[in-house]
Amino acid sequence: MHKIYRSAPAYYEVTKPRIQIMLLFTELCAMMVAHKGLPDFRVTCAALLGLALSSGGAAALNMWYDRDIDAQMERTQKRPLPSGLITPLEVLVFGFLLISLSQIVLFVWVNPLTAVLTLLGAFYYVVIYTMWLKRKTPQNIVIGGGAGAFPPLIGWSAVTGQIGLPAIIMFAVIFMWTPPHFWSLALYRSSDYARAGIPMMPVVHGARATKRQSVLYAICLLLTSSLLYFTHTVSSLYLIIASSVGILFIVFTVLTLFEADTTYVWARRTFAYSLFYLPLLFIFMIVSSAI
Ligand code: HEM
Ligand SMILES: CC(C)=CCC/C(C)=C/CC/C(C)=C/COP(=O)(O)OP(=O)(O)O
Repeated sequence: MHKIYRSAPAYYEVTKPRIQIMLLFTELCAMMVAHKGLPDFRVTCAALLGLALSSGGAAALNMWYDRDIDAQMERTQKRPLPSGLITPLEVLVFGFLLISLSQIVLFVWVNPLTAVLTLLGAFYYVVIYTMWLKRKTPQNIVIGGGAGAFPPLIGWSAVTGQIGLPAIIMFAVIFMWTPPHFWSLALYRSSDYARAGIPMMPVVHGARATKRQSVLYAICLLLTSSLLYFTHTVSSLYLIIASSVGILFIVFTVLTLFEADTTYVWARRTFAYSLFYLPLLFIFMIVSSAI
């Protein structure tokens, strides 16, 4: 018992808590847009808890599988497994336990579709992204990034019992957002990935190709985010905000394209902006769906 208490921060860390906040936030926004306000308190809490348990469990399984490469990268070598704070077996059991608990919560207090979608999201992240694509292809995060786009589908189904078109558009928004989000960071972390032998885009195709593709995804993101307006779920306020922040995202990726490959000032700014862009866009989905 004493050991578990001492290891609690390590268990918390393997759930990738900071990324979870964004996943839960996009789920909550989808629930509020679907309901046009605050949905039933019990369903909201259960859906948030279910996703937190499942994505936390999936992140733990990702940490379990990636413990060899995490030990080789500067950014990840202080994580609980490379540091030896907890054992691989403990993390493996913890991951499966969280995902199982999530299934119970969602089946009992939400609905079967939400439980199945959440399990699919975890499977996508752990098996398709982590175990299959991450070490094989520079398209790893394009295809695998779809895992992180599940929360709006999960939130929408928790409230309505089905997958609506607006939720599919929200899924597509996160899908298009992921490449410029990650590649801007990968540009200035590429030596880390090269050392660990991970075929991230800048390592395999170089900085220029990565930057060019980021611009293309940022343009697709602007177009995808605008689509929500045409589902009559949100007002024109959303269209104005989505276009403004979307154009700004394109500007950031273009400035990154034109900066020298020795300095990554704009790449760092683009990464920071990506973390500001997504919550802002989702907040305006709620605001403009309620007015
Ligand atoms: C395959 C897709 C993705 C990859 C490879 C990826 C990778 C990363 C990396 C390497 C960081 C930096 C962490 C650090 O500096 O230690 C990061 C930060 C972050 N990512 Fe992503 N990400 C992906 C998708 C997502 C998605 C879908 C979300 C949520 C919607 C998300 C939310 C965040 C947040 C909130 C942070 C900042 C918190 C932090 O630095 O720990 N990411 N991401
Ligand atoms: C149930 C459900 C929707 C689960 C989603 C799980 C999840 C945590 C998705 C986010 C995607 C993500 C943060 C990838 C990080 O990639 P990485 O593992 O390559 O990053 P790292 O190098 O920091 O470990």
